[in-house]
Amino acid sequence: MKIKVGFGFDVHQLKDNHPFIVGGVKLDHHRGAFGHSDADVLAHAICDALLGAANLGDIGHHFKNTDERWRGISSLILLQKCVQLIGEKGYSVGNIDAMLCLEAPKIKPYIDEMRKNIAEAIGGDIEDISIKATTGETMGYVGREEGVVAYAVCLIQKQQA
Ligand SMILES: Nc1ccn([C@@H]2O[C@H](COP(=O)(O)O)[C@@H](O)[C@H]2O)c(=O)n1
Ligand SMILES: C[C@@]1(CO)OP(=O)(O)OP(=O)(O)OC[C@H]1O
Repeated sequence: MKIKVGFGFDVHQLKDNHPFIVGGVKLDHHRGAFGHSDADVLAHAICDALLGAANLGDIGHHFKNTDERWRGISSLILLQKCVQLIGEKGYSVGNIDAMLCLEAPKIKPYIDEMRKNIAEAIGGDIEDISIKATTGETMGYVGREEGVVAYAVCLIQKQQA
C-alpha cells in the first residue's frame, strides 16, 4: 500500500448579508463568505489537501476563478471532481482532518451535517472525516470577522503496482 499525506489552506472574505456555506451547510449568520464559487472555505481546503497529496497542483489550477462554469457552483461538486482526479492516479481517500477558524457563528451544531456532506462528496465513511473549529479570540482578520479560514490534512492511498 502506498500512502501519501496532503495539506490544504483556504481563506475567504466575509461580507454582510451574504450566504455563508461551510461544508455544504448554509450557516444562519448575518455575514457570509465571498468568492467566485459558493466560497465554501472548508471544501476548498480539503480539495487542496487531496490535490496536494497526489501532486496535482491546487484548486485554482483545476477550477479557475475566471471560468463561468464554476461561478456560484457548490464546492461539494468541485470536491467530487478532485476525488475523480486523484482516482485517475489510482488513489482513494483515507481520512481527512480539518480545522475551521471563524469567530461566529458557533459551528458545533452544524459539524455532523458538514461531515456527512463531505463524506458523501468523497464517497467515504463519515468516521474518516473530522472537522474542528476555533475562534480568533477577537484578534486579527478572523477575530474581527473579516475573514474565515480553513486548514485540512488528508491521507490518500493506493495498492502498490
Ligand atoms: N466558530 C466556532 C469556534 C469555536 N467553536 C467551538 O468552541 C470551542 C472554543 O473555541 P476557542 O476559540 O475558544 O478555542 C472550540 O473548541 C470549538 O469546539 C465553535 O463551535 N465554532
Ligand atoms: C473555487 C474557485 C473557482 O470557482 O473560486 P473561489 O470560490 O473564489 O475560491 P478560491 O478559494 O479562491 O479557489 C479557487 C477558485 O478558482
